[in-house]
Amino acid sequence: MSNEKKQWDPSQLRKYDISLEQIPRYDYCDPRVDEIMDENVRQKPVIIQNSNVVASAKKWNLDYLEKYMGNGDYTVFLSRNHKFKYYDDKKVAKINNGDMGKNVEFTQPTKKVDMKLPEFLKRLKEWKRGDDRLYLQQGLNNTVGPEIVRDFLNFDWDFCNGKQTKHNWGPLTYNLLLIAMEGNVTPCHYDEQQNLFAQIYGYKRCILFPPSQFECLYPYPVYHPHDRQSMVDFDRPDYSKFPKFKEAKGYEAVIGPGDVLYIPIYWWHHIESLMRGGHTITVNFWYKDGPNSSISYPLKDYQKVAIMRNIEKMLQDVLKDPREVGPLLRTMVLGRFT
Ligand SMILES: O=C(O)C(=O)C[C@H](CCCc1ccccc1)C(=O)O
Ligand SMILES: [Zn+2]
Repeated sequence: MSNEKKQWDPSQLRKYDISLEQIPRYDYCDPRVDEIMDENVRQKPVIIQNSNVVASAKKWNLDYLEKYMGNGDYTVFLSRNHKFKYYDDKKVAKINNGDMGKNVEFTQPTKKVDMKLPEFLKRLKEWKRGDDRLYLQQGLNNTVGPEIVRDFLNFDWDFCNGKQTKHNWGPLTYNLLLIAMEGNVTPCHYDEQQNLFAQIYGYKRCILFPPSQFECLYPYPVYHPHDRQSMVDFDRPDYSKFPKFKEAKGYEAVIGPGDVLYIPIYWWHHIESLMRGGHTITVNFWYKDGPNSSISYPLKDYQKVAIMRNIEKMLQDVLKDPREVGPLLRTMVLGRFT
């Protein structure tokens, strides 16, 4: 792409020691989009260009949102650094009321607060080095003003419903509105939902890994509040604790306004708003996975992840103390299944 049209510069990307391949980009009407998304064939990520999925939100700049988002409270995360590592409140509660025994502590890496939009935008504008970073992550619901509801209803739902039907997804569960500061990072994790990730304003760099790389990304134990997140700190990987991270092979893309990134269910993803790129606005579309028509063999990699999760949950429930799960699994496996 010639330079004058380039909207971002590689210096705005954080440096990681990971081997990365580009995620393909196709026009929304290109048949290769559905070929790539097709679960029975490949179910790989793809960037869908020039769709009108969120065209009605092109006008969502901060002034417009301040004017029309209504007076509701929005969920905003505060972080002392650039990372916004998700944690499950319910699992924090279980630890705090001793369900896992006394020797498990958890310190929350970010603070979750309710904030009116004008305050969020004010703090965004007045932010200076040393201040907490902010990240607004709010499900789009009926607390938003009528103009925003209208824009939401004017999303290209035929396109989204078409993908849902064609690829046998389950119901739409959530549309998350994401307003990030430049440089914010959502560390590597996977979700148990299909995801159409629609970029509205600003540029985000996305690094994805297939579910088959479970061994390279070392997810937290299922009982942990950081369940589904990678334990590897991409900024400073501890190769003695996580040696296989060296072998991770990822896919990356920088997406901008009008791009929709398909993040297949169980695919790992790390998302960053480009440094020095201003704030970013995204709306995602999370869909449950479809009913498994029939289990077909060989099992898909993501199905094996689901099986491992179920085994961990069962062992955790019956053993209670998380320190016993590892040793029991080791006893069961070492020397017996070579
Ligand atoms: O759309 C996705 O799946 C993303 O990960 C987008 C990510 C923010 C999501 C935060 C989050 C992670 C896990 C559970 C609930 C909320 C970003 O864009 O920074
Ligand atoms: Zn996610």
